[in-house]
Amino acid sequence: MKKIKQLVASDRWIVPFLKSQKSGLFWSILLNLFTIIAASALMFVSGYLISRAAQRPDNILLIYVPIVLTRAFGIARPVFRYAQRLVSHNWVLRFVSKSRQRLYESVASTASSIRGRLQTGEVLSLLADDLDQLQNLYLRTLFPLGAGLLVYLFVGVAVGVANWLFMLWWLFMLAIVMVIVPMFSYFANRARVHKQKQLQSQLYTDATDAVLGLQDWILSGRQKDLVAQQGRIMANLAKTKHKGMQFGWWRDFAIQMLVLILVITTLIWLGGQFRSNQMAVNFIAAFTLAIFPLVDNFVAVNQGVSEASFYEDSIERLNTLPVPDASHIEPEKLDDTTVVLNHVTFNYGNKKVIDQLDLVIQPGAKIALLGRSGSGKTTLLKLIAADILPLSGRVTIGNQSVSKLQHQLSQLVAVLDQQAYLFDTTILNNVRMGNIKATDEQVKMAIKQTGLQPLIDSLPDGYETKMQEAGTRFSGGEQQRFALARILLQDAPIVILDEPTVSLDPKTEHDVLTQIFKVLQDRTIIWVTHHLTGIDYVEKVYFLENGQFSLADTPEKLRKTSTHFQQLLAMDEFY
Ligand SMILES: Nc1ncnc2c1ncn2[C@@H]1O[C@H](COP(=O)(O)OP(=O)(O)OP(=O)(O)O)[C@@H](O)[C@H]1O
Repeated sequence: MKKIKQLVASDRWIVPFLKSQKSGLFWSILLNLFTIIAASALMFVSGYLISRAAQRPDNILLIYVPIVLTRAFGIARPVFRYAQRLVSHNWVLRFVSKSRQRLYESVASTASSIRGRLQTGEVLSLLADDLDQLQNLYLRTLFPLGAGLLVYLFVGVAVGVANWLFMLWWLFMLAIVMVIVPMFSYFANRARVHKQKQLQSQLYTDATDAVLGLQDWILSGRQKDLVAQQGRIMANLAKTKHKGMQFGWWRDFAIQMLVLILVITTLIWLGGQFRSNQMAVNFIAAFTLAIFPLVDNFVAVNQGVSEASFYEDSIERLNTLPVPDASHIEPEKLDDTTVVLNHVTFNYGNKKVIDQLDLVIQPGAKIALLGRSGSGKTTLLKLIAADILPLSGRVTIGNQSVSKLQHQLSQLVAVLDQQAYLFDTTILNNVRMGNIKATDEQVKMAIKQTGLQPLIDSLPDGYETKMQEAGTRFSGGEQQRFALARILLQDAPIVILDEPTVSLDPKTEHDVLTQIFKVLQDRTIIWVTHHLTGIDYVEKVYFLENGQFSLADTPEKLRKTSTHFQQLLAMDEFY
């Protein structure tokens, strides 16, 4: 209970929406109540009609009026139900559409850093699963619960008019059905629901991981192991779901038994009323039958409440996401694009990766970052791109902290990494991703600058050629050139190159690097590399070791003074 209170207090997804959409909620609950009343009234009039029709009527109206009422309630019930469905689904669809938009905005606002915190499968699970759960929170829990409470009050008053002692008995039985049983099933079901959610989330995460690494599973001939691994989670999930369904069956059975007790006691009480001549015999069947439609509502309330733990997890996960910034103010253009790292320290857990590091990169400078594998080069790039934040010290661009430049970082920093992603759409569309406002002519010019014109001319569909999934239609070198064309269009003054030519043969590597440094000559380039091919394009080389720069000089000087640099050059020439 404490946890639910905390959740409600800190919630940014459910409570604000409930507050802003009160009228829809009100109408949905009210129409739900009308549906239940119409269903009960239908049974009541039918019961009366059946028993009255068995007697000889003194007046035909005694039969005719109930027939008309049966028709009226028979029509009213589906009409109310239909209207309630329309209102509640409209309400819920609005919620889902707004929440999806918020979720995308939230994920997009920290697109790169979110990957550091969540796996792809988890993001999918958030998008696909958690919002669906919240949709059910309204449809299966809040709406029936609201209507259930109204029924409770309504029935209480209605029975109270006849006999207050019997009203107490009714309220007692209804309290068991609508409060005690739901509370019990909530707590009894909690651990199972939690497990089911965990398995569901694991299924998403593992399935996404498996799809991303499918080629390696196949190459290692372990397809069967993959199927078995996924199968185990699915079997476990199915078992948990089955147990949940069994639990639900027993719970519904218990509710029906309780209702049966209510029906029998009502019959006995009505029988007593009849003997003392206070009640017409025809009303015995009428009152008794009117109880049955209430069962649907009791079951719905119980089902919803016992599933409430599903929503707890979903709300908790959604609330851990960053708040998307609602303001759409165009960021100011930075005149100064000097990158400064001032006494920057960064740890992964207890492991110090960057240690009190200082670095100044002037606008238009070209630098290379070298260092053995795991020395922290990528971490340094992530700090500059604000994907991660330093433990201490400051990373600034133009004297402004990069964490505060989130909204304009894509205009300031472009990244070309080992494998740029190309989508299964035309060449023009793929390159235009760098700047969605670019004209066809600008896109074609960028492609031309990267030396791809001969390739385009050789394709029957030219710029309209589809790239196939992940750009597999083209070679590694061609793919990197297309990615470079994107960066040209993006027009960011700082370009990060994270081993962009690592998978290319030496000749292509040399050609692509020459092209990169040629077309990006007026931009700042921060280049992470293990190879020294093209090293003379940079003005300064930094060696990262133990979180600090162990060497920092021009390639020319390092050639003469650093044996380490000479060894690397020799190795490169050897390969
Ligand atoms: N998300 C993470 N969680 C924990 N440790 C990490 C994480 N990312 C990187 N590390 C660790 O931090 C250290 C630096 O990693 P980083 O990727 O920056 O090295 P690198 O110099 O770029 O390596 P490489 O040249 O192999 O790409 C490594 O020891 C790595 O294991």
